[in-house]
Amino acid sequence: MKVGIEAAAIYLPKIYLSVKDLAIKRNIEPEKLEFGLGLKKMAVLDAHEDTATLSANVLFKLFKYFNLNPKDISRIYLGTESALDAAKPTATYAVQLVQEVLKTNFGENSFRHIDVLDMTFACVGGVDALHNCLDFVRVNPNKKAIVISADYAKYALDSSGEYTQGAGAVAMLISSNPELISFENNWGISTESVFDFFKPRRYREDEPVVSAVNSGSDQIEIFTDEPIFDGQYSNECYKDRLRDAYFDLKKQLNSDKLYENWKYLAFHLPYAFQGKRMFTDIFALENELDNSNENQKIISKSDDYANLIHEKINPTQWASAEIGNMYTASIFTALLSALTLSDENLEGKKVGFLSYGSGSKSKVFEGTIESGWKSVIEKLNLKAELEKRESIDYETYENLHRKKLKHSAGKIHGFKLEKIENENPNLLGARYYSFQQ
Ligand SMILES: CC(=O)CC(=O)SCCNC(=O)CCNC(=O)[C@H](O)C(C)(C)COP(=O)(O)OP(=O)(O)OC[C@H]1O[C@@H](n2cnc3c(N)ncnc32)[C@H](O)[C@@H]1OP(=O)(O)O
Repeated sequence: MKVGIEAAAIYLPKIYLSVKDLAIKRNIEPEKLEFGLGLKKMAVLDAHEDTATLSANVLFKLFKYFNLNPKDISRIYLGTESALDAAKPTATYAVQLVQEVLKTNFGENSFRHIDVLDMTFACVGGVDALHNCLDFVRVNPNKKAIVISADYAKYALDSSGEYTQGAGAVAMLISSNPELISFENNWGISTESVFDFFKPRRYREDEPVVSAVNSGSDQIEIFTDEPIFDGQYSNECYKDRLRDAYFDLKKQLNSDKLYENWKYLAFHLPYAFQGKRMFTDIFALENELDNSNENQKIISKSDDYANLIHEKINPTQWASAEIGNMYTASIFTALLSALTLSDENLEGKKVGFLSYGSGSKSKVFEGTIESGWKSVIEKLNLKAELEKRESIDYETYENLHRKKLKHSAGKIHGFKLEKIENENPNLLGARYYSFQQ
């Protein structure tokens, strides 16, 4: 029996900042960001958006484009590291919002018997939700699950993470009828507790911020969505975990050069060029070359490595350059990116997935593209989703970043954050939304 992704949808914020505009403001050479890291545009979360609207919008699209019925869905798991609450899952917001809009089609409480949950492990939380739901379908082949990966990557202004920011969400229907891609049940795994990038609870009572939705009233931001991180160390951790998980999978599969079996390498992409910059290590070891840092630099400029990038990695980076870091959704967007660009017959081709979550864990696994992939890709239409967006100027971006913008910068379409309760003590912090077609 095959299990995997039957259908998928992607949702992106409707505004972006040109990375070149940001580079100029920050006195960084634009060429470094475009040709060194592969960055072109940065998706920006608008004033009316949060993780619940990203998740609800992508879930709604999945239901609409693929005519799904909530009665056929047993669980909806959300992988995110931008949760709105430490107790109430953000998935409950998303499911409730979609249920409200779909109640005319399916009746009140049509989602009542669905198991709803958030899963958090930095950027690998979406892969964890997928892993879990694949196992669930293997045990219950007649049941279906939905995995949502939704995040916004926000870093301190003028930090080395700022130009890698982004946002977006991917939703996937997991079943025993995988039209898009099926997954083998072998998982290379590597875990180690490190402090490369994390979001501890912090109190910032010295810095009141005015919320865009409760204009006029000062709020104290208690949890911040900006991580504590050490960029170069996080790259070392990424490399270490990927190497360890990759060779764990290779051992299980008893394979020769494992990556050679893969048509594409879909990495977790914190920025577009991360995969190709980090894979020199595994490439060296697979080809029995010296993997010292100096030699990896030489390998990165070799013809053999350039061919590998051209064939197996470039197509997976294209969407990331247009969006930026989507944390949990980045690895799935890498897959959608390659499939969107392809006009070959991909049925039966294998894809290698190299995921990473700070803190830290990597899961490396493989999938096989299935016969219905083209029709799923046409329905989710990534190119149209990218083209629907408008650019914003630097000042608008900075006001949004500082939470000082009291109106939406772009068009409002779908779910909209209306209010965060700040008076009723029993509901302090509760969020309320509306829907616009
Ligand atoms: C956060 C997650 O999502 C989880 C993870 O994956 S953790 C691993 C990634 N970490 C992060 O994303 C944390 C946030 N990001 C950062 O801190 C930083 O953006 C970063 C560490 C990722 C990059 O750091 P940086 O100092 O800006 O860039 P640096 O590592 O020096 O690389 C710049 C590249 O541009 C190249 N470059 C510089 N100037 C150039 C120019 N004018 N023209 C062309 N290329 C240029 C450099 O040669 C270098 O490329 P190579 O090493 O491949 O040759």
